[in-house]
Amino acid sequence: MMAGKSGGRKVKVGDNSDSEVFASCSFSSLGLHPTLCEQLKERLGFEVPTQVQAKAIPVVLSGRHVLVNAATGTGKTVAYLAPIIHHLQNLDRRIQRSDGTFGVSILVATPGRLLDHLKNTSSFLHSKLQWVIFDEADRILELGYGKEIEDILDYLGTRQHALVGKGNSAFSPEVKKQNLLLSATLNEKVNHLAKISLENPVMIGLDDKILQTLNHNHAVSQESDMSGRLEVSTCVLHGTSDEEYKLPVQLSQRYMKVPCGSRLVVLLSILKNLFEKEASQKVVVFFSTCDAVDFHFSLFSEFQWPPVSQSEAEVRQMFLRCKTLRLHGNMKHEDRKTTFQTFKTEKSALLLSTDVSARGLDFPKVRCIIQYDSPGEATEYVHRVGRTARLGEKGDSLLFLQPVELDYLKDLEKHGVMLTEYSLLKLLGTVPLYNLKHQVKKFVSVDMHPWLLTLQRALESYISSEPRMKKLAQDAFCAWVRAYTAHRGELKRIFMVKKLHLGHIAKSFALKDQPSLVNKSIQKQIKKRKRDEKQRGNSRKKRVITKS
Ligand SMILES: Nc1ncnc2c1ncn2[C@@H]1O[C@H](COP(=O)(O)OP(=O)(O)OP(=O)(O)O)[C@@H](O)[C@H]1O
Repeated sequence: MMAGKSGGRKVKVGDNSDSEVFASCSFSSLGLHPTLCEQLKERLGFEVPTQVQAKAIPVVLSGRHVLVNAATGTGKTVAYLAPIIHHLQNLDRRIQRSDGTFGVSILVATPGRLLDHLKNTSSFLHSKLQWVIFDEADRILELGYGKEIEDILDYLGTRQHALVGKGNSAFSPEVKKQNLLLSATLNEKVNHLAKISLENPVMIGLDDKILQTLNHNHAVSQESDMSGRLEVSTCVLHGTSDEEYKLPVQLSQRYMKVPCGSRLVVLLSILKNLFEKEASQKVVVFFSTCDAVDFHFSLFSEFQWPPVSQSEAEVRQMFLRCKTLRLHGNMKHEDRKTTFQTFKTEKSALLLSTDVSARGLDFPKVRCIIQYDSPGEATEYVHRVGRTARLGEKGDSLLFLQPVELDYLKDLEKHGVMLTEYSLLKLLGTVPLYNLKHQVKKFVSVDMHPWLLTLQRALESYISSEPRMKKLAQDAFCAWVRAYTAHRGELKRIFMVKKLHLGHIAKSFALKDQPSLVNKSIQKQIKKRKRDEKQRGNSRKKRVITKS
């Protein structure tokens, strides 16, 4: 749950964006042990706490249950980890094996694995467990771990109704337990988890709007103190259906309306333009499937320009002249680690990734996030864009939408996420790359733009001449269609594969022809078999009737 967090970076304190993120106090004024403050400064380069740390650390130190709702990249990890390390350092007696989890001071676990150990590992002693932290709480619940979480709370004796005696026998009432819940997004499921796991929590980071709603809907006693913390009883959490998504204020969010068949050429043009305008920068592009990442990675790493050299003097070069990396769940652990480290330390690179990078991963200085394939749930959108504009830095995000998908913007708006349009024609009008300006003025349709047509033709002939690339493109095409049909609930209405032209999708993988969809052919086979069986059945019936 805390995987992928990096060490900090030296940050200059004092300019405008910093004042949004950093507090004006010191770590030691929050009550942390001087040695720990020194370590934060010397080892991690943390000079002062962030706002969320300044608010959360004293409350976590006090032992109260806490719900933290703060934007991505605001330092939530240290907000809970520093006070816990402070307490662990202050333990005055040497920890014995028999103390159980204090042998393992901090255990990082996924819900399924933890529950398995709680049920089956007799040597896993947890009666002295003091803190339970749900980082990325919304994600845990979205992944369908709600039942496991409830069981875990029961086993650990930290579920609210369990505290009055229903808990597991391992529960030791003399150990005061503290539960902490952190999330960049707040929704019904998180509210439910808060209700069952937090006792009279201190809520940090809920903005005025949601607190007003809470107050309006529920007559509850509320207490506000000098540091802006508010105490709200858990019944309030249960009552709200508002979803509160926290996004960094300095993040610029735009979308681009791109016709399906032009998606690939537009993406390549944007990337080329970005890296030629500013050679040193980091960009992440999100795709919906591992196959799509593999295909685009190979293409971007190998495709050259001009496609054919007209003269000996004309040297072909890589179309994209930036370091390109890929990251997805089907890669070997070692390869993923290498990519992670490389992208973290490089000053300039392009990372192509699935949602494996969308949460929790902390890459410094990412300038731009491009969501080439739409994210699905609005929470996923928030976490993807949260990989940029971290810790008060500037960041841009661009969401690709096909004209038939524009209703997705309304879905985002429902969660208070507003995007402005970035006009594709305007972009194409300003790109200085292609020596086609005189022709461009005559064209108004994106599909007929001479640069896009030229690039599309070049890509298609490259793919058709390279069997390995063609196979990657076909696999990516099939996986893309499968992923598109997997959208759930409301989103199914927006992302309907029926509304799309499969030939145009093929074009977006630089395929001249639409590959046959395995599923489709299987479905056809099934239909045919049923038809045949029905016909056979009918003719048997007929025979029986004739005989009788
Ligand atoms: N006080 C601080 N001073 C300087 N850097 C800090 C400080 N606190 C945290 N950081 C750094 O800020 C970055 C973001 O922190 P962190 O990953 O904890 O944010 P987060 O709110 O948990 O983000 P997400 O919700 O995306 O997981 C990390 O690189 C971290 O090392």
